[in-house]
Amino acid sequence: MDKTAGPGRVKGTLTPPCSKSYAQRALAAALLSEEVSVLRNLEFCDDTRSALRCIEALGARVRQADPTTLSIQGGLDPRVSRLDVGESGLATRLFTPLASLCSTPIVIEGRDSLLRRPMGMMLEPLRRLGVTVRDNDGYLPVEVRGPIRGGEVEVDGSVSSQFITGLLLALPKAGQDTTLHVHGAVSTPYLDMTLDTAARFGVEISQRDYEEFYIPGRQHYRSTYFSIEGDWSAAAMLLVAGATAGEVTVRNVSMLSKQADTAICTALVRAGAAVINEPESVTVQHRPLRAFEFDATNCPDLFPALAALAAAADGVSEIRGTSRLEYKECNRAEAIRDEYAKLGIEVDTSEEDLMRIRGGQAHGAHTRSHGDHRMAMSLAVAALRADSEITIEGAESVAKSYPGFFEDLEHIRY
Ligand SMILES: O=C(O)C1=C[C@@H](OP(=O)(O)O)[C@@H](O)[C@H](O)C1
Ligand SMILES: C=C(OP(=O)(O)O)C(=O)O
Repeated sequence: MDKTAGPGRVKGTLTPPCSKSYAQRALAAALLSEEVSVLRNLEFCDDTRSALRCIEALGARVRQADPTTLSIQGGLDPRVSRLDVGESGLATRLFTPLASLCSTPIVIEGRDSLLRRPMGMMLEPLRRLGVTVRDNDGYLPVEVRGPIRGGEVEVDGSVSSQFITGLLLALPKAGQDTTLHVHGAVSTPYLDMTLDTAARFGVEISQRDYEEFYIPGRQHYRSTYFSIEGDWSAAAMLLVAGATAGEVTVRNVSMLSKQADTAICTALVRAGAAVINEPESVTVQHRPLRAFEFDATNCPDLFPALAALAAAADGVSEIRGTSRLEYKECNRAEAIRDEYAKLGIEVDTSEEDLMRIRGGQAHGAHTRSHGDHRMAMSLAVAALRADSEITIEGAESVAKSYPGFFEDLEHIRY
C-alpha cells in the first residue's frame, strides 16, 4: 500500500500503543505461571498478536475481559506441533526456548523478513541444554524437542539480546539450575526489561555485568497483575515529529522506564530541542536544531527516528551502532541511506559502525519502506519538513508495531 505523507506543522497530544517488548514478555511469563494473570493496557499490533498466538498454542487459556485487558490461565500444555511467530524476531527467539520446555517436538515458523534473520545463535546453547534441535542452516524454520534441562552454557549475545531474553524466561522452569556465560551482550536495556518482567512474576535471576546470569531452576511464576506501559520506540517517532515540526506531548510514558528507547530524550536534548519530562508524559518543542553525536548500539530501534531528527538538524550528525542494523526487518542502515538519498539528504555509511547524516531541506519523492515499519514511520516524519509530498510504498508495514501511526500523525498535523 502506498501512503502519501505531507509537509506541515504538528501540535497535539498522543498516546502511543503499549510497549510490544513488555507485552510479549508479559504474555510469555503469564503462560509460564500455573495461575491466572491479568494483563492491562494491552493493545494489539502484529508482533503482540504473534506472541498471543504462541501462548495459546502452548497451552494458555486466554479470556478478553475488556478491549485492553486479558485474563490468562497459564500452564504449558502444547496444543499444536507448529508455532507461527509471524514476523517477530523477539517472538522467535523468546518462544523457541519456551517451546523447548516441552517434551513434544515443536516447529517454529515465521514469514517475510524473519526468514532472512539469523537464528544460528540459538542452536548450540539449546543442544548443550539437552534440547534436540533441527534448523534450516541457521534460519527458520527451527524444530525443538525438549525438555530443556539447565546446566552451564556459553551464549553469543553479540547479534541480538532476544535469545538471552528467551533463556532467562524459560530456564527458571527447567529441572536444574543454570549459569549462562554471555559473550558481547548488546541491547542490554532489553535484558533489564526481561529481568524486570521476571521479578514482577516472582522469579529470581541474578546477573553480573550482562556476562554471567545465574538462574535457579524449578521456580514458580506467580499470578500477577501487569499493566503494560506505553511504547518508547513509538513515542520516539512522535517526539521527533515535535522537535522538527512543532510541539508534541506523548502521554503514558515515563523517563523512569527501563525501555531502551527512553534514550531518545538524550538525543533530542543534544540536538537542541526543548524536552519537558513529567511523571507520565513527555513534551518536545521545536527549536533550531543542531547536529548531534549519539551511540545507538544499545537502542538500535531508535535509528530510523534519529535519521529523521538528524535530517532536520544543521550540520553533520554522527550516530554510532550501524552494525546492529543489518539483521532487523531490513538492513536498516542501507535502507536509511538509500531512502533519505531520494529526499536529497546525504547519509554516509562508509565508516564501520557509523552513520553520518548531513541535515538539509528534504524534497518530495517516491520512497520504499523495505517492508520495515520503522522505515515507513521515519519517512513520514521526515515528510513534515519536506518541500512537497513524500510517497511511501509498503506503508502497511506499520502494523508490525504501531497500526494507528498514520492516523495519529494526521491527527496532530495542520
Ligand atoms: O527484546 C526486545 O524486545 C527487542 C530487542 C532488540 O533486539 P536485539 O536484541 O536483536 O537488538 C530490539 O531491536 C527489538 O525490536 C526488540
Ligand atoms: C526489530 C524489531 O523487532 P523484532 O526484532 O522483534 O522483530 C523492531 O521492532 O524494530
